Amino acid sequence: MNIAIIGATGYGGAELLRFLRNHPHVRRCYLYSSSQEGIHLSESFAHVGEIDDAILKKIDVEQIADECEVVFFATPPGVSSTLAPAFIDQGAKVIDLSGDFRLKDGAVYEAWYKRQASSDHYLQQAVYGLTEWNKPNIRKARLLSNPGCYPTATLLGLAPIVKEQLIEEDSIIVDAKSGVSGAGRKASLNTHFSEVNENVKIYKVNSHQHIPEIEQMLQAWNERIQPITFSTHLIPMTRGIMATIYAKAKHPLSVDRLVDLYKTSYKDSMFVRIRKPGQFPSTKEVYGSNYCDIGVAYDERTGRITVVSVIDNLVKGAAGQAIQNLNVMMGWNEESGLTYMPIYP
Ligand SMILES: NC(=O)C1=CN([C@@H]2O[C@H](COP(=O)(O)OP(=O)(O)OC[C@H]3O[C@@H](n4cnc5c(N)ncnc54)[C@H](OP(=O)(O)O)[C@@H]3O)[C@@H](O)[C@H]2O)C=CC1
Ligand SMILES: CC(=O)N[C@@H](CCC(=O)OP(=O)(O)O)C(=O)O
Repeated sequence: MNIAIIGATGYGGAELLRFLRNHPHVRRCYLYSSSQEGIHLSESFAHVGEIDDAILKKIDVEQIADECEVVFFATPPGVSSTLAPAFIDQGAKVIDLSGDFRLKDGAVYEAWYKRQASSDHYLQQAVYGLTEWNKPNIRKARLLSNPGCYPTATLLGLAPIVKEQLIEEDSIIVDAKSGVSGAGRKASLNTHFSEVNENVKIYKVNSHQHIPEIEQMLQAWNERIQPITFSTHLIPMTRGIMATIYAKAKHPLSVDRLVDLYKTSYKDSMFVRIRKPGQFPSTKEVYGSNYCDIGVAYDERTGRITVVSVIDNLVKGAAGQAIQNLNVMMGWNEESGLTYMPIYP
């Protein structure tokens, strides 16, 4: 099959290309740019110079829909909401890495993203691609909305205890940290070297656009879940997210019982790995791979559960999960093209 990548000159687009070039069912990746048409991708990423079919093409909806069965968007918010409907209407499948189709209520999108939402018609048909928990719908999707990086780590970490109704519904606190590639390739004041190096910064306090995305899914699993407290920090590394999650247990528990629950919940999920009692994952253990690694603890003194969930923001948090979703949508082996071991150290 032929694939289109719109936004190929960005970090998410480059990761899509890295995996899709080695995907057994992908014949060719066509690459598109809104600002560099006719130029070889090596002008953006010199390390891909040996790929001779990597000339960036102009975004022409008719031509792309003719040539490609699936169109990936790795573009900033506001792009896919404008362009994706035309692809859907022409029969192509769309996988969107941006936040444009994640929130079902357009008014909520406008409040948190401060920009115009897509039309309700497309918001309602978009399928949320948290692969491990939505496969029946993903199989039928024509417009697949890939989850945000923080929501992926947070929701995979919370799913078992929320679904099993083990926690007080108003007690969820998420303390999350991200590497700088999460902010994309474009230079900005907040992400240049001397702002980030040897520094830890909290940002978007109580106003992060991923808060409604996380709450939407948690409330779909358990309608009694109350608004969460969710904080994001920028830390001096390139890739990786760690979400440290706290919630109060409704009844006394043990760490063994929690580990059993998580292992059972993810027994058929090849990309989610659960640590033994007393062990916790670190971001290097998933670097460059599509894994989400999770460790859990229970504090008998406070009655609180701690869940530590790590991913590579560009892989399981973006391009990797998008390809996992492609595999499910096409009925292929879920691991196709994604069997990279983490790079450690
Ligand atoms: N970085 C991450 O860890 C994650 C990112 N995401 C989301 O994925 C999307 C891509 O992120 P990322 O790759 O990091 O971003 P980058 O800033 O690295 O790349 C975005 C690319 O989009 C293209 N673009 C910009 N404006 C337009 C436009 N008007 N029309 C078409 N293309 C445009 C640009 O390429 P050109 O100028 O060549 O067109 C650019 O290279 C974003 O929505 C982001 O929020 C989601 C999860 C994780
Ligand atoms: C480190 C960093 O800045 N991360 C970005 C993640 C952005 C992102 O992925 O945005 P959408 O998922 O909403 O498209 C942020 O916190 O906004």
